[in-house]
Amino acid sequence: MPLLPSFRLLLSRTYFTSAKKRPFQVAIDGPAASGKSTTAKMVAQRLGFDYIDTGAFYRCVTLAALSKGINPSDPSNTGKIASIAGEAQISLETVFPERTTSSASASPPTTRVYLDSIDVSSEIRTAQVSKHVSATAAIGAVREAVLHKVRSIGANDDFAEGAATARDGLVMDGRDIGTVVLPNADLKIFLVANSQVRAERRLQELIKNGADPASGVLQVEDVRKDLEQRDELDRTRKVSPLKKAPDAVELDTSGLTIEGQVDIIVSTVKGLQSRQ
Ligand SMILES: Nc1ncnc2c1ncn2[C@@H]1O[C@H](COP(=O)(O)OP(=O)(O)O)[C@@H](O)[C@H]1O
Ligand SMILES: Nc1ccn([C@@H]2O[C@H](COP(=O)(O)OP(=O)(O)O)[C@@H](O)[C@H]2O)c(=O)n1
Repeated sequence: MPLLPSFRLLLSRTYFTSAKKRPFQVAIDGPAASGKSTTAKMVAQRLGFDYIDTGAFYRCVTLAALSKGINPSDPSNTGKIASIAGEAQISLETVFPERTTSSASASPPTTRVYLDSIDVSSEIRTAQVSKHVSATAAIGAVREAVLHKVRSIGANDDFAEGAATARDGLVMDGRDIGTVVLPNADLKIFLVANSQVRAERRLQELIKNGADPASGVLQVEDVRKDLEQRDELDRTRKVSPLKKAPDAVELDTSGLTIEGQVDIIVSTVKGLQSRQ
């Protein structure tokens, strides 16, 4: 897959190398269902990097609140949700079934998500959690708690020394990775796709994961509205809103295959690494 002009421009820039070599960081941000986590995991697999899904943290806090009968969308519950975020023990485990350097598809990596040692990988993807997660993520104290947790598992500029991350690099996806979490990332990607395409892809994913399309609830229009509402909340919140970092490169996946978008990012990382 030939590189898009914006990626060629990125590779043509001159980079000044710092004396200290830390693992390579790739930040992937973008709106809901633009392909971030699928792409990030496969890029990590191809490059032997670690992967951290930051959305899973906000989803876990939302699930923990809902399971206690606390509605994250009710502003009077802000303090309670912040306490839940502080106390929640969240961990991620990504299994890379077959580390490969070729673009031929291996089985995709899978991420298991644990909340207080319980596997909640499916529960955090329900429509109920999706409906309230943006309200949870708009609370400043929740964002601080999540930032603290992701930093403690290796997402910081010093993570070469003594941190959990042992691989050659890190791919992290979310909404504020390039702007707040990894502001010095070596490569920042802002992944987009038009909302109809995103809704169709997310609908297929929900059906594949067991949602019943005949139930009448799951119409592509409803999924599209849900994604657009969440994007609007994420873009307009005061703390760490969803936005493209000035030094991020936009990649539109609407007309790409998954392999195609992964190839573009992997080639770009390799190009940048060869200049370091
Ligand atoms: N280029 C693509 N073509 C077809 N499906 C895609 C493409 N990119 C991503 N997908 C699918 O779209 C859905 C949403 O992608 P996902 O990675 O979960 O997005 P995000 O992490 O941004 O919410 C997934 O089912 C994924 O497999
Ligand atoms: N870095 C991040 C990651 C997610 N989030 C929030 O968490 C929600 C769920 O993120 P996600 O990545 O799991 O969502 P999808 O794009 O997969 O649907 C987003 O809609 C944001 O409200 C955030 O605010 N900051």
